[in-house]
Amino acid sequence: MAHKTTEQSRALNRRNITIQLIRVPHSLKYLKPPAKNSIIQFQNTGRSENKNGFFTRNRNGHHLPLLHQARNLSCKTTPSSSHSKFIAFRVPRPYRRFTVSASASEDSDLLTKIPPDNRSPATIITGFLGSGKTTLLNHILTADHGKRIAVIENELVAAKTTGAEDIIMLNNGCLCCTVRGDLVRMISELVSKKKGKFDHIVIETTGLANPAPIIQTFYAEDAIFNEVKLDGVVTLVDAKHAGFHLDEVKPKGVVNEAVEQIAYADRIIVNKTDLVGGPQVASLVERIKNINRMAHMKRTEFGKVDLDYVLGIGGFDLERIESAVDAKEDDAAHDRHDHDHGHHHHHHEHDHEHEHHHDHHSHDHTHDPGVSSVSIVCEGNLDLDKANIWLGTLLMERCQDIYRMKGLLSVRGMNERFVFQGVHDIFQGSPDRMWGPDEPRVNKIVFIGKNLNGQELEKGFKACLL
Ligand SMILES: Nc1nc2c(ncn2[C@@H]2O[C@H](COP(=O)(O)OP(=O)(O)OP(=O)(O)O)[C@@H](O)[C@H]2O)c(=O)[nH]1
Repeated sequence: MAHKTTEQSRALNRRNITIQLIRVPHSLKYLKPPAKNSIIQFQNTGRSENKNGFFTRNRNGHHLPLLHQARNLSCKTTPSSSHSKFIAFRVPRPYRRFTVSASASEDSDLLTKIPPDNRSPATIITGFLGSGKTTLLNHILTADHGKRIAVIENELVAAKTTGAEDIIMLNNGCLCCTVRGDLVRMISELVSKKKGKFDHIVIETTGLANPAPIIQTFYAEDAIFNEVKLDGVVTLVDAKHAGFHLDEVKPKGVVNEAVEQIAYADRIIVNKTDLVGGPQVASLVERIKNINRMAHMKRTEFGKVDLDYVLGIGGFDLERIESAVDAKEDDAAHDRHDHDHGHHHHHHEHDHEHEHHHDHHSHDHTHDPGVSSVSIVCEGNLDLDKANIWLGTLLMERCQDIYRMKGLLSVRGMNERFVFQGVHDIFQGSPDRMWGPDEPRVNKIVFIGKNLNGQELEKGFKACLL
């Protein structure tokens, strides 16, 4: 049986918080709220080795529902322990965001505090081979912004870069797979030895890197999470050659890196526009939007962008969710606008003009046809319990396919908007600012992922509305 400490119980009783720990044996179960005003519905699969459990657990080891009424929570889904525990609680009053937990109240042992954000920001620059990553990096390093930048990059490109405070080379292969441990070690070393000597970390990946494991490193490793904050993923796209890379047919189970790099991006820089005509760029831009409608996009030559476009993005910040769910292309006419309802499902597959030399319908190869964005925009109030179950189930069943998601929700009984963001099985959510008195309570969610079924997602979501 699961335990709670006497101190915790006392603290919670004093604060009138309902708390209940329940052990759930190795089975998948939904739990009814154990007491009035409690929030509980999460379970796990009992598989300790994988990360598919769909409860969330805060960094103090307490399990939380995905949608909750406490601020300052930063949850990630974690492998279950052999004894699954659930905590249901309602926190009676809001907490300030980004405060230091040490100075917090007795509740601090229950809640996860996002570390104070004097953490060093880190930006990942990715993009296919030759797309202009180093050119952008050199632009960043030579621009007059007064920031001291530490760079982590691959050995091959290190020689090309000048002007960084520190350059650390990962020379053991592709950043995404073989050297994740190295990345952790290097960031840790950077932070422990050079803290205070740099303002921003920039990580340049190889052209063949899948950004997901790199992103996950910032959440999975406590040593990193506590010191470094992932600021954003910037993806360079080669205007001339990207089409070919996006079309490339990969063996089954092998990802198309060009598609993945676009899918995970917060900022997309369509570079080398001097080498192609306007219509070709426009068609590429459309194609990119179909993969990732959350990212902001710019067209450039030689990576020349304002620095604040690539540094200080806040792509994983909960308080900036709104701009992401309303993302639009910054420098080009855009055909998208807010809708009152409905979903938009964009497959990048075959709505563009290019020659295919393969069988679209073959299942022997992966063409990543299903990497797309789905957005749901819908007015109304959500039933908290239903929404928790829906989102939790979705994460549990589809977290491999859901690359990124962001949302802004209106929950019945909550005066604040609930915002969340996720990367595969990592989930962060928190109440945000109050809804305005006359503000329409519009829910907005964007999913980017593989094989997303827009109708199904919308149906599931709408079933949670009151
Ligand atoms: N014409 C043109 N050339 C560019 C542009 N941006 C970069 N280049 C050139 O393209 C080549 C590749 O640029 P890099 O910045 O090295 O690209 P990268 O993504 O770092 O390349 P890898 O590290 O090999 O993946 C270099 O010769 C750049 O000078 C651009 O906008 N237009």
